[in-house]
Amino acid sequence: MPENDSPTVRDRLRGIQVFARPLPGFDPEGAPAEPSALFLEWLTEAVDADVPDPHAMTLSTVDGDGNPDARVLILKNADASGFQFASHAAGPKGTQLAGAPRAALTFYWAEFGRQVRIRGAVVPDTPERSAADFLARGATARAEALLGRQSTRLTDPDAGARALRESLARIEADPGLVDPDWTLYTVVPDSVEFWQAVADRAHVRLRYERGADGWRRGRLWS
Ligand SMILES: Cc1cc2nc3c(=O)[nH]c(=O)nc-3n(C[C@H](O)[C@H](O)[C@H](O)COP(=O)(O)O)c2cc1C
Repeated sequence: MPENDSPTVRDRLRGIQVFARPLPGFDPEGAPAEPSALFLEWLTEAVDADVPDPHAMTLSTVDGDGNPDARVLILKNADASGFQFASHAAGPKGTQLAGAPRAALTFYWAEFGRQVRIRGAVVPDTPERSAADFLARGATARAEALLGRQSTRLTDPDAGARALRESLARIEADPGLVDPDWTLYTVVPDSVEFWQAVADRAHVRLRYERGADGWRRGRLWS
């Protein structure tokens, strides 16, 4: 960017203090053997502290040309077997995952200065569990999914509103209606990194990596 571009923005950004609040400590020596246990600890602390949207995470994928793509999604579940999200298999992220079934997930809980980075293979769940996730969604969310148009161009918002009303009417007439393309995906992690900000900037990082005999973990330079 040229030197004289947006100096006000640059000055304002430089003036923002980062991590200028009380932050929790993190002792990697006391970390559990399984990354899912530490993840659930950190997630629970964020939920209990009323962090806004603590289950929102960035899902990064790669398209057929090798271009990265990323968007925020809601975490549906997490345990030792993986991290789950749900979406339409026919949309961009579903198509990308069908071609390159690996992804990264990134969480950031600003109030705690904590980031978690997860990488791994992505596996679609069974049609039964995907259907159960679909049916647990609100009516409007189900109606939108049934339209199957997410991320396509909306040229006529009125026609879009009409289509949504019609889709809602279908659901009212048949409350058990399931979109067969709705898919619950599991990211099976092979690497999980925990990052804790420290006000003096000697941030603490701990990365777990899955080996043939289980999880290994080690500190990283910050
Ligand atoms: C907080 C938040 C939560 C979201 N949750 C979901 C979700 O669970 N599933 C989903 O498909 N899109 C969700 N979205 C919308 C996605 O970010 C994205 O716009 C949409 O999935 C289309 O992505 P794609 O074109 O890459 O497939 C969410 C957006 C935000 C900001």
